[in-house]
Amino acid sequence: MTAAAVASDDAPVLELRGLSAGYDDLAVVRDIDLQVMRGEIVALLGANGTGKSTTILTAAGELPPIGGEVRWRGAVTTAPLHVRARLGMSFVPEERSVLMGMSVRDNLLLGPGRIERALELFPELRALLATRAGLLSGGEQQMLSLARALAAEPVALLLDELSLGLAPLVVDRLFAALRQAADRDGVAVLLVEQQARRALAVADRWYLLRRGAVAASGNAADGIAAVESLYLGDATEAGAQ
Ligand SMILES: Nc1ncnc2c1ncn2[C@@H]1O[C@H](COP(=O)(O)OP(=O)(O)OP(=O)(O)O)[C@@H](O)[C@H]1O
Repeated sequence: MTAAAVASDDAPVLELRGLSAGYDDLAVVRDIDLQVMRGEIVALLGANGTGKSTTILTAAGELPPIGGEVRWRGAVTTAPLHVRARLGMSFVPEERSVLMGMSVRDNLLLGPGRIERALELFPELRALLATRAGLLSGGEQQMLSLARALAAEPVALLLDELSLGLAPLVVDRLFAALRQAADRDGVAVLLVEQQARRALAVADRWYLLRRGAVAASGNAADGIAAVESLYLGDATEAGAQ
């Protein structure tokens, strides 16, 4: 039976159960329980090196779990990312994923979704269609990545540090598109972010990782202050400002 055949609308779209993950059998995250429901934006927060990328890479099928389970729409999956992508999972990795030598138009044409859908979501890209992606600003490149991912009309969208190095106004624009995708199209969004305050402005719920484990979780509304004090504690431990 395929994962799609047992998909259930009541189940979380994406769930991690007791997940341990890492590199060469050495776990850097342990016993992670996390759920993302349809139409929900969930932020995975934490200081540098706490295991956020490792967790999302494993959720996306880029790394195999060392222990525990990744569940997709109610069924355990061990499929690699390209198979998960066919079932509706889109992953935007931390490193810029656009093809720098190709035009914006060709980047969009190579994506799994319709180019017109991408341009509806981000009309700003229309004037840049003939421009080589490598010549775009960082914000425009991330807009292109997100446009390509959302044009595929995914069931779930996983994003690793979408906001890294971008100006606040650009981040607001990208996050507004995420909110719209969740609210209007029911996309389940898992967002890895270092900027807790910014992420909590768009997220419905959050999980905070500390030293490879979930230290706390909650609704975005019930505790920006709590998250920030936990988070800043971690950042101080890690030597950040
Ligand atoms: N390819 C790898 N091989 C071995 N260890 C790795 C690899 N990638 C990351 N690690 C280690 O795993 C731990 C968690 O790293 P990870 O990148 O998941 O954290 P993070 O919370 O995403 O950090 P950041 O916010 O800095 O990106 C770190 O100790 C890191 O050095």
